Amino acid sequence: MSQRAALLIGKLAHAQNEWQQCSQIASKLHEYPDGNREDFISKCKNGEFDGIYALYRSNDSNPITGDFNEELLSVLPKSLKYLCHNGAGYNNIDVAACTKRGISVSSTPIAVNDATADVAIWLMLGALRNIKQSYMAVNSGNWRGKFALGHDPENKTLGILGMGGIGAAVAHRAKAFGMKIQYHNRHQLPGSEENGATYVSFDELLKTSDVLSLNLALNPSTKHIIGKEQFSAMKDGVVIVNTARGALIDEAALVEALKSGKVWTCGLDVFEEEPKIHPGLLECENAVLLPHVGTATYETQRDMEVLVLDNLKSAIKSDKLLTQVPEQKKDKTNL
Ligand SMILES: O=CC(=O)O
Repeated sequence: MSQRAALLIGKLAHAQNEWQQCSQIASKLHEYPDGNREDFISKCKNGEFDGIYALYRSNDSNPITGDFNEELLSVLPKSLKYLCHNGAGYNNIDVAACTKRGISVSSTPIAVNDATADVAIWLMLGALRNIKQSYMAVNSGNWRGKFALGHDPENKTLGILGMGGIGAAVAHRAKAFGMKIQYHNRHQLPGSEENGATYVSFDELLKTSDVLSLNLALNPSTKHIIGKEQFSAMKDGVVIVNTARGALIDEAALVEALKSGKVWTCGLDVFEEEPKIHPGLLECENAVLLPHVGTATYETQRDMEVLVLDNLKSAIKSDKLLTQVPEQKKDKTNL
């Protein structure tokens, strides 16, 4: 095997053995478990990582290096050809700049679908049933507190914005609750992949959904895709669920819509400026909030780490990524 070294940025919680096995195919294994952007950049400039062909990074290691933007890409060793990312979302990687620099990028779709969809359903049911009020009341010794009735999911229309892997897993689960499913993507899916969901325009989705679930990627064109104007187009009393990325929604506009009653309630796992949460959401007595834990199960975390390492091994061995990001593939995503 030619000189093809690998670099692990951050730590692995579940797949240490699989990483060590990479030494059978990589010429050398480098590790950068902790540090900061300045230090990482200086090590790159000093040639410490010269010869690396593929690297492992993650949303969790992003605080160590900061975003993989043009600045960082310009100091990475010229030998680097593959960036194997742990995370379904990769808005902290400038994919266009990677493409220009000849670096192929992979992410972890599929592995995240079920766990994230479980959380979306949990948030939806929690929001529909006013769970926050009951939960807070009983845990503070006030039994039901200021009790209010909730809503059944049955016969409600669930609108899915972004029918990719996670959106489809949400739809599959929601059907079991008797919901009608409609969705919007930039392009309609082939009938065989719709599984009974109805394709509607973006405007129709906003106008006719009782619950709106966001399941699309964050990029410059989807930032604040839901804001003041979109909230005003929605049904009165709509429920918003977001397990994708906080910045898809203009959070200040959401708080206004909650205050006015336009949005009845919401279930959010993601926020615009994590870990900061808009005070208006914390004050909202029926907004169900989670601290970005969509994929936080042993099984899913392990599957994600293993998938990243499978990509890395495949890149080193045969110059192929298993789950390359859609922007770099010919058959681009329609989300
Ligand atoms: O948010 C989680 C992920 O991007 O995998």
